[in-house]
Amino acid sequence: MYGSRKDSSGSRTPERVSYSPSPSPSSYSTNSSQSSSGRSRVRTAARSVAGVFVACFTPPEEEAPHHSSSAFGGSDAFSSTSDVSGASDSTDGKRLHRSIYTVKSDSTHSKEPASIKFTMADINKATKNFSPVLKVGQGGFGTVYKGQLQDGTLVAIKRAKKSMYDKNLGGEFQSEIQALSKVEHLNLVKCYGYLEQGDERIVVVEYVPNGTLREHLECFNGNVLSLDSRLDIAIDVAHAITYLHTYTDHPIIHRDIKSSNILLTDKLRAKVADFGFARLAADAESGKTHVSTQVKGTAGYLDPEYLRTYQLTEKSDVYSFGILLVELVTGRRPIEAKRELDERITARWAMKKYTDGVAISILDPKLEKSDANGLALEKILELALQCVAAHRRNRPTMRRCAEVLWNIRKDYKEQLV
Ligand SMILES: Nc1ncnc2c1ncn2[C@@H]1O[C@H](COP(=O)(O)OP(=O)(O)OP(=O)(O)O)[C@@H](O)[C@H]1O
Repeated sequence: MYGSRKDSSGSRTPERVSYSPSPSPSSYSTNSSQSSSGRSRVRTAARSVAGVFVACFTPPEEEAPHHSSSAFGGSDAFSSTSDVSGASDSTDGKRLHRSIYTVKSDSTHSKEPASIKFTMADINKATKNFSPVLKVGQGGFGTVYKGQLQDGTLVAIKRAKKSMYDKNLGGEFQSEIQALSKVEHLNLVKCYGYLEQGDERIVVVEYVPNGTLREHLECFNGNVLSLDSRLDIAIDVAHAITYLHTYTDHPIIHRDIKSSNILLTDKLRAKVADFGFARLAADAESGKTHVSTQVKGTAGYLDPEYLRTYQLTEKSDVYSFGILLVELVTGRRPIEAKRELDERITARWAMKKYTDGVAISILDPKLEKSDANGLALEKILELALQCVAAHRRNRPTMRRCAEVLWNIRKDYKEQLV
C-alpha cells in the first residue's frame, strides 16, 4: 500500500506507505550548541546507528547487511549521547517498559470541531466549478485547487478522490478536520472549514503561495534556497511540531512530516501542512503514553521503531524531522533509487560521510562549500543523527531540536558578518 512512485529524474517520490507557545528565542540558552568534543562523540556513535538505515531501507536489490544483528542495537553505543535528548525525555524510559499499550481512539474527541461548514455552492464559486486552471496539485488525498472565498481570502481547496472515500475515508477525513480546525500557529497551515455532502469530502485551508520545500530544493523557480533560509525553515518546522506535541489537552502527532508537506510563503517561511494522518497522541495525564495504530506515513521518513512496534509517539515525528534535516542540507530526497548503492539511502550515506570526517562532501552542490556552511552543516547533521536514533528514548524532543537549531543559526549568522 505504501510504495513509491518515480518522478521524471528517476528519484523516488515517496508515497504514503493549554496552548504551549513555540519556544521563544529568548528562552534558548546561548551555550547549548553542541561542542566539538560532543560532535566527535556523536560521530563515534553514528557508526553503530548507521546500521539502522541498512535494516530499514535496504533497497530490494541490495545484499543483506552482514551486521544485521546490530540493526536496531545502535542506541546502546548511542546512549552516551542521551544527555542531548532534552529533559522531557526522562519519561521515555518508563514508556518503553510499559507492557500494555492502550489504543486511544479519536472518539474521545466528541466535541464538534470549531470549523466552518461550507456548502457546495460556496465551493463551486470559490473554485469556478473546479476549473482545471485553478488546480494546483494532486496528492494522496485528492486534488488541490486554489480558490477565493467571498471575502477575498485565498484558500486551497482539497477535494478527496472518490476512491479514497470508498476506502473508508470517513475516519481519516474527520481526523484531518478535527486536528486542523483546533490548531492555530503561524507555522501551521490554517483550516478554514470543510464540506461533507454525499460522496464529496472537501477541506478548505489557508493558501500558501510559494510551493513546497521539495520544489524549492529542486530550484523549481530557478532560485537556490540558501543555507540561511534552510535553517529558518527547519526552525519554523520545529516550532510547528513542538506546538502540536505540546498542544493543550491532547498532543497531536503529525505522522507525515516530509518536504512536500512543508509549504513556503513568499518570504520563504514555512507552514506545515497535511494533517490527513494526524492522530491525537495519548494523553500523558491519563497515563496512556502512545497510540498503537496501523502504520502510516511516507517511505523514507518512517520511524523504524514505529514500523517494528506499531507504537506511535511524538518521537516518530522527531525521526521524520531528522530525515528532513538531512534532506535540507543535501538537497536529496530520502531515497534516491538511481544512485550508486551506497548513496541510495540519503541519511545513511550522509551519516557515513559525517563519521568519516568528510561531511562537507554531502553539502548540496548548489551551496557554497564555505567554512561557515561546513560548520553549520556538521552541527545540523549531528542533530539529525540524534533525531534518527534507533530507539526513541535517545531522540531529542522537538522543542530541544528547535533550541539547538536556534543556536546553530545564531552562530552561523555571527560567522557570516
Ligand atoms: N495549502 C496549500 N496551499 C497551496 N498549495 C497547496 C496547499 N496544499 C497543497 N498544495 C499543493 O497541492 C499539492 C498536493 O498536496 P497534498 O497535500 O494533497 O498532497 P502531498 O502532500 O503532496 O502528497 P500526499 O497526499 O501523498 O502526502 C502540494 O504538493 C502543493 O503543491
